[in-house]
Amino acid sequence: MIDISNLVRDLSLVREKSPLIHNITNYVVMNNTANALLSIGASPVMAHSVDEVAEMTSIASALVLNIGTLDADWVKAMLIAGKTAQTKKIPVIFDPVGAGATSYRTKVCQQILEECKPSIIRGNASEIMALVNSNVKTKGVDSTSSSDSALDSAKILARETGAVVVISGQTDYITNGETTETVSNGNTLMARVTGMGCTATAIVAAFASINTDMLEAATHGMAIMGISGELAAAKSQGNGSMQVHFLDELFNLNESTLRNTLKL
Ligand SMILES: Nc1ncnc2c1ncn2[C@@H]1O[C@H](COP(=O)(O)OP(=O)(O)O)[C@@H](O)[C@H]1O
Ligand SMILES: Cc1ncsc1CCOP(=O)(O)O
Ligand SMILES: [Mg+2]
Repeated sequence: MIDISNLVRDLSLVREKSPLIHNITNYVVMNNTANALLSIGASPVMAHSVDEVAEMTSIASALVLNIGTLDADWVKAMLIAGKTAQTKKIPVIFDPVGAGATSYRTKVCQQILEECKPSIIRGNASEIMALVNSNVKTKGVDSTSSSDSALDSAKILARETGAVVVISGQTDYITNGETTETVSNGNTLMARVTGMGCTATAIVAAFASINTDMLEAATHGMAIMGISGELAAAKSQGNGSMQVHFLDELFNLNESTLRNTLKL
């Protein structure tokens, strides 16, 4: 269960330290993700060339690996960056976008799990189930199942990999295989904005960069997402204004908003 004082403390720490978050992420969401990290007080950099990823990861406080628009060169870059992160002892946060939609994605996910040893894996229900069972086929990048239905898979994945696993959805589940936290904030409009899941992964990375307890860090990241999304949806007419309101809510979060809005 989240101790709300720790959530407030970690938000302040992100704002104070402004950690550099190295993102190897997809073309669709680069801008949203960078802006969300800036809103929370972190410092984003997007870099995916094999010629520079090792150097970039070396100066970062967390690494995001997101396979949304992967190709062979990007995969090489992700593996180099992931190994550098292990050497430098910074957390790797993995987003298996579209796992289960194609056999290529599923294969690359297994390679990243084995070679990059992510500290946290954040996906929607379909993606988390596909990582555990290669027979699970997903439609694309959006989930076709509820987060509740992926909880058993998430626990298995956490035990197999040693990572904290986050399933996003109506209820967010965050598990290390033994202990499971939940966050019930959020709004259905969030799933209608592309890149919200990728943003969740990056925000989780910002919290993992300043808190060595990965279960707590991932829970804090998902709580901040859900609270900002819920407040933004209340002011939005559709998914266009939602994007702008979401960034503003992230930017303006304060202790009383967190205390009044958090639902576990
Ligand atoms: N039905 C819902 N109700 C409340 N929040 C939701 C809902 N669906 C998604 N979210 C929130 O939207 C964000 C993105 O999650 P999700 O849509 O599952 O990721 P993805 O974009 O990777 O499929 C998360 O913070 C999640 O909590
Ligand atoms: C639509 C799309 N296609 C490839 S990556 C991507 C973005 C997916 O982002 P999210 O999973 O956060 O909605
Ligand atoms: Mg996603």
